[in-house]
Amino acid sequence: MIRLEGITKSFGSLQVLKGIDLEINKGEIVSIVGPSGAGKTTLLQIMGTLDEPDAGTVEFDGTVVSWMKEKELSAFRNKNIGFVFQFHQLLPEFTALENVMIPAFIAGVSSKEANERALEILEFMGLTERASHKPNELSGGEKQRVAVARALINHPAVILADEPSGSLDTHNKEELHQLFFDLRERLGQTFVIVTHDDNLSKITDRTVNMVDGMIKKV
Ligand SMILES: Nc1ncnc2c1ncn2[C@@H]1O[C@H](COP(=O)(O)OP(=O)(O)OP(=O)(O)O)[C@@H](O)[C@H]1O
Repeated sequence: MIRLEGITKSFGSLQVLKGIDLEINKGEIVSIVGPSGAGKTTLLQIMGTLDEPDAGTVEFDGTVVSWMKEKELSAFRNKNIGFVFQFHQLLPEFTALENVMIPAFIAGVSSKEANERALEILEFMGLTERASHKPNELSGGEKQRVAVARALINHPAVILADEPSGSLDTHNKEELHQLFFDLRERLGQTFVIVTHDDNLSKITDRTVNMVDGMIKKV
């Protein structure tokens, strides 16, 4: 479903990615692990079309995204890729429900449908009672689950998560990890997750090991 071929990327004289070939299949939960500075976040950003490679191609279901113009690309990204970051990045002045609805608005979905979709996802996550709360009225675990709900609202082909449980305690970590598997079970959702958490990488379908800008063959 996602195919990266020959991806290289440098920042100034520092070559961060040195020729990455990687395929992600539909419904897979893949973890990306490796030491700090190995290039994991850079790779995820390129996979998510938030950054451009110096060379190589990123393909989603046969569509090469590097050929798209910026406007077309942001519409494609909004529709096809959900993002979850270490710090939830919810907008503080909006409620949980509104935060979840925002990407649907951007995609041109009617407010009625956006509202229905958001309520349904929040219900699935056991967050109905929290829908009208603002981020500062939610626990860390709840905020991350709202961030996952927001990532899901446009039924993306893939969710890319960068250290999604990095700021959570053990209990909330486990709950969030379980949620990824529940969403795969229920929706066939595909996930690519950068993580330093061995407990998570142990249970994912596949672990991509990055070392010094390359994928380590095991
Ligand atoms: N925009 C940028 N400009 C310059 N250097 C950058 C930029 N983004 C990343 N780097 C450098 O690229 C290297 C790889 O960074 P990256 O964030 O991809 O690593 P990582 O494997 O995700 O690390 P961590 O596990 O610490 O998050 C690092 O040396 C980093 O300092």
